[in-house]
Amino acid sequence: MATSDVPDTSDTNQVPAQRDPTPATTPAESLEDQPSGSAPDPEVRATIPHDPVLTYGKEDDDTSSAWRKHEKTMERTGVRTMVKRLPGLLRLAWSLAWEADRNGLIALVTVRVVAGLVEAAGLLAVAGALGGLLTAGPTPDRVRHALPALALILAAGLVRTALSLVENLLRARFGPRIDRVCVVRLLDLATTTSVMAFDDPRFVDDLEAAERGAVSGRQLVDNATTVFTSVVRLVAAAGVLGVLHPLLVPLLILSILPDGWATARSARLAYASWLGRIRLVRRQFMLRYYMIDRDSAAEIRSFGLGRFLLDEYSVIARGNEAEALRVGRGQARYRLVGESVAGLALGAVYGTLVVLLDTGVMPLAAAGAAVLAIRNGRGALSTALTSLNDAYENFLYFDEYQAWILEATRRIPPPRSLAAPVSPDVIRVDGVTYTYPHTETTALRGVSVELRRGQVVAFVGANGSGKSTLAKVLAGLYVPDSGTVRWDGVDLAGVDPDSVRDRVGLIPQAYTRWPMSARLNIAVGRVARLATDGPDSVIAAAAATGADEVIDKLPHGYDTSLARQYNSGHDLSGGQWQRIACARAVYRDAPILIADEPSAALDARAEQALFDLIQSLGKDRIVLLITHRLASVRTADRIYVLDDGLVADEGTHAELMNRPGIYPDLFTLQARQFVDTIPVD
Ligand SMILES: Nc1ncnc2c1ncn2[C@@H]1O[C@H](COP(=O)(O)OP(=O)(O)OP(=O)(O)O)[C@@H](O)[C@H]1O
Repeated sequence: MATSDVPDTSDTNQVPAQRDPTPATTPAESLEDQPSGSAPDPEVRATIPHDPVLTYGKEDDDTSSAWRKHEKTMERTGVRTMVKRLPGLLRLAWSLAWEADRNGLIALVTVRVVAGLVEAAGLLAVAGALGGLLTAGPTPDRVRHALPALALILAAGLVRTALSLVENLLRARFGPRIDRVCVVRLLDLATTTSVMAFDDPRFVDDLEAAERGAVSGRQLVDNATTVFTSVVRLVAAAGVLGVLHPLLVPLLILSILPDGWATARSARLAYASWLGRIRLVRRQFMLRYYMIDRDSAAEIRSFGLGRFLLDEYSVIARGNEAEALRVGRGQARYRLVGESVAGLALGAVYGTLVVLLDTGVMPLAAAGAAVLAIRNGRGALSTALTSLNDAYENFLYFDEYQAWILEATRRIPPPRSLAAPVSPDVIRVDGVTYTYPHTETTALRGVSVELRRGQVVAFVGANGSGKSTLAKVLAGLYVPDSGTVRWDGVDLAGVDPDSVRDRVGLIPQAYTRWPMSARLNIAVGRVARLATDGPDSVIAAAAATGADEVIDKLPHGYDTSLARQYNSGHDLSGGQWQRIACARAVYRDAPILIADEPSAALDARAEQALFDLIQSLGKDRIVLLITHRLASVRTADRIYVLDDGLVADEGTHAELMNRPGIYPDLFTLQARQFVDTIPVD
């Protein structure tokens, strides 16, 4: 499995904890905690020191390097930058929530504003009740006097409880909706943007980050709405204090600033730590993934790799533990300073209250309500600051998502009104060059080939000579850097890309083993046919490629699940899967068939049957066959020999064998392997 298949969990929400620990632990230390019964192999440790370059390879000094991504992001987390980007953050959260569920958003904002007003009313009622209770006179009279205010306090409490229930319900409805909106947008683009984008490692890397960012949208909205609620509560508390005595408002704000400072510093410390160790976190997840992956299980055991991988994992994990401790200590220091200063400030607030009471400026009842308002206000501001920090952090991830969305949108091939010829007679490729993104070597260097309907054309040549690349160019999947691809004289550069793909049936070298039913694994060739032609339409395609023999032996036939990783799923052998991949292309029933190494895993009989099928399909189609089995291309109508991105030779088998070149050399080499071993009577 390619590295890109490893789910990137580096950006998980276990943020933030630790700083890049270029681990101080030695391999020997890291083995201390190994489970008993799996004694470390001393030889492995002796020969493989913990050396990142040796293990993971040299890194380019470039932010696109898979392990280094995000390291520069810290520049974006300065307090000034945070303040500057705040309005954008709130706008983004608002528009996201608006798109996901505008009625829900309106309801949520209303509920939160009403809750703030009710809180303010409750606080004023406290002042009223205390005023009633603290007036002179007999107790029953005072209680009677305070009764309306007490009833209001009770009612405010009940309304706030009801509102918080409604708020929770609204948030439960919001979260999944925002997730859906964000993830669906990402998946839609991931499946429609140009396939060439996936050859660009930066794009793929950014996609991983964007995936993480997609689920931050929900948290971002949640944080932003919590900030909003806290601000409403804070305004309510400040309003009440302002009514009681204007001096109390600035004092309240002063008393919460130290806490705010400590929260911001702590979050920044943790975030910096997380950014610093991101490459190690990525390696850690990669190691974990391969250690539990089904595909690597046999290799890990037969090569005795388990100990090495486990040790590598432990070294990183131990570094992370040390870093978590360092961050924890730093945060405790910030908290200590913040809370000490906040304590002093709070003392000043209460001191002022005492002075106001003492001088008779404020009655005792009002002072009681002020204490309550100060407590509520402090709680609200501290929640607002924490949520603001979380919101900013989620905003950074969401920023990655937004950036990828823009990039993927930019890479969508523009729609065109001109459709490709429905069943072309000739495909002509002229002087095509193609270079993969961010690579030095040109995969195709001025290639010209011609394919005609009713013919089977073969591409042969050494590994890496450009066969698959050329096939993708003539199928319209890759847009050449220069040169033209014409179908019946129509340049594909001006044609609707969907219409081009519609005419091509592809058996790719690396096909997908869909974890779905056997039936669907064939129907994916043209899934819309299932609806028009019915579920049994796959049977003919299966029979044509021998996939029916495989499926007939499965417990539920075509309805057997081929999701081996799940309960009751069945797996197939490599050759059995290949028959299914071939059946897909037959089911597609397209006028152009491209078979790229379609028989690599097939047994001799199945291979012969497949080449016979390809020949027969070639009678009324354009068929391109790419294979290293040269015996199978002898009957091809035309053979192109590719070498290092160029067409080195072309002709029929007989023509090519009659002149010196790569083809006769390769053919003779292969043929000799058989001839020498055939017993001679
Ligand atoms: N996704 C990619 N990104 C970058 N370079 C690539 C990519 N795919 C192929 N190449 C490079 O392009 C060149 C041509 O590759 P291509 O796959 O077309 O060769 P091929 O003739 O089909 O090889 P094989 O017989 O091994 O399948 C090679 O040098 C290869 O390294």
